[in-house]
Amino acid sequence: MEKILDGAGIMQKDTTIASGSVVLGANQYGKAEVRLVRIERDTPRHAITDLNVTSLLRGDYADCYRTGDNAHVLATDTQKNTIYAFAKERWSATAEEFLLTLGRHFVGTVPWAAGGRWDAEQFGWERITAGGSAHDHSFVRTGQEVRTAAVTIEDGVEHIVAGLKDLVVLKSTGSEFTGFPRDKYTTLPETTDRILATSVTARWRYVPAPAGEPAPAVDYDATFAAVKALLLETFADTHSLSLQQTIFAIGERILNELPQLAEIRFVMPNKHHYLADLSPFGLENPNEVFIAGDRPYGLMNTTVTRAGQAEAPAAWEFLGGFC
Ligand SMILES: O=c1[nH]c(=O)c2[nH]c(=O)[nH]c2[nH]1
Repeated sequence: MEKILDGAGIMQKDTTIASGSVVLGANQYGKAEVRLVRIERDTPRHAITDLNVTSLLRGDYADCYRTGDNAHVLATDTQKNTIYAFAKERWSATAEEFLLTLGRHFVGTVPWAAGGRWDAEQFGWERITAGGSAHDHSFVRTGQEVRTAAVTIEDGVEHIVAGLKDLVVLKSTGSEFTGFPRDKYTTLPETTDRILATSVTARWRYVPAPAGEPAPAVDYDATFAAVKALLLETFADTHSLSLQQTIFAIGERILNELPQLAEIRFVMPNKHHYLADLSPFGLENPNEVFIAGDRPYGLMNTTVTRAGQAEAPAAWEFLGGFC
């Protein structure tokens, strides 16, 4: 259902502000991709947090779109400055908590902001080992995945969605794909031994507090580590009958082990590996030489939900790729 703004600045459903027959629908605005590196240097052993932060306000902005009146428009430049100032004044160790602080600030102090979305990518760094020990202030980027976090405040509810992307995994056997229907366009042979590879994008939503109450206190770092470990372990240990079955097994395991999560969503391409035909050269190829496919690729968008948890469409709106 479309979201429309009423005169009091509340996101309304089922009402309209029309100009002729044209209506302003869902909208948000702010500053995207504010690159922020925060060093904690209270002791000689420094810590680094490397974020790409986006701040987007939602609320009473119809006049700005319709008449050009900017009286309610907190400049995107101000939103950017607030992010940097808060990194000094109101810093939190995790992206999730820092985004909550930003969201609560904007919703609490900007009269026209009824809600919004604050999200971040987080790039990992680990200490360089030098002289046999982890260095105090020299780091090397970790390459496995990018961590993500998104806070949405809407109708008084604080939604937290954490995640990761670009986590590329492959198993060289333990994967099959058989039993699928065949029609006159089907050429794919059945296989009981293939490579299974994907680049994992996953986002998990925490069980929210009721409207008007702060999000429950959670150890976001520990949950991230647990989700990643369970994901990798289940990918490795599941004998795969399809990528879809593997994805559900991962989601089921994560929700069974982590009660603080309400649901987890995945975007996973099937990164096909085609057996190279070496017969023209008189060579056999028993699953040893593959052509790594680029495109097209299979694509699985999957939601795994804890039964009984209310859906939260606001938490997912505008998060690209998730359905
Ligand atoms: O795991 C898979 N699921 C599919 O739906 C599919 N379709 C296909 O061509 N290969 C595969 N593999």
